[in-house]
Amino acid sequence: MFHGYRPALGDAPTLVFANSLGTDLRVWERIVARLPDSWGVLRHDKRGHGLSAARATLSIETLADDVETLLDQYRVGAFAGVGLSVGGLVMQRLALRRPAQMTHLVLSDTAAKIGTPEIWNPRIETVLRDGIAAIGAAILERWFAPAYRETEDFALWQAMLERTPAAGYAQVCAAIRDADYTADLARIAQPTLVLAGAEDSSTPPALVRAMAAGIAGARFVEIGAAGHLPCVEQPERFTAELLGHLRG
Ligand SMILES: O=C(O)CCC(=O)CC(=O)O
Repeated sequence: MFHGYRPALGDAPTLVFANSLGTDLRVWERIVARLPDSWGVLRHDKRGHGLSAARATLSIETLADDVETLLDQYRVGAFAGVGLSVGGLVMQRLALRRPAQMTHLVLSDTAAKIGTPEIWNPRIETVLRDGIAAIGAAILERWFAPAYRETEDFALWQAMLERTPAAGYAQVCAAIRDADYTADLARIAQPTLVLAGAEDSSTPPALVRAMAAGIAGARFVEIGAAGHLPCVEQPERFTAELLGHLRG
């Protein structure tokens, strides 16, 4: 599995990131660039995305297994989990699987249950039949606020999305469709920051806020002028919230 690891220096924190559907580890580039150099960072391309090959069976649980394998491979100690959308589902699992090791949780533009079979099944069918580019424009409208779609930057993320292998994308759609962690939210005990792009129409702020309400003590913050990927559109604000959460 393709990944990147930078160990923390001394007792600086380590951040473990998990990406969204149709993105790879570069979605965190603008956040990592703003972190103190001493902080540890573990990022990866989930299965079927970026440079990571798909696997025969895939679920949110197996995606969480992959992160645990990396944590153990590098003997990572305490870490903060940062998950975006489907990556947020993965981090909700890790919060419960590694309660002592995960010190803080940051969930961006995600929920305990994302979408319904009525949304996911036609999307899977279309992508497998026609490729991602066939629905690329609709996805990108949900990802980015209108002003950002006029910038040169926009083409970079379009390329990332449309280069995602259709089979890998479809597998992750099915994994999201089959996950519902609503009943587990109350068991999350880490201090939790929940971020939502104000213009996100993939996981709208009301849905993200409802998840936050289920996690004891979670702080909900809406980020203006951002859609589904505030880490791309508003990296300064995203990083400021992240640093504030970790530094208490
Ligand atoms: O981004 C994700 O991980 C899943 C939510 C989604 O459907 C994003 C999109 O609208 O393509």
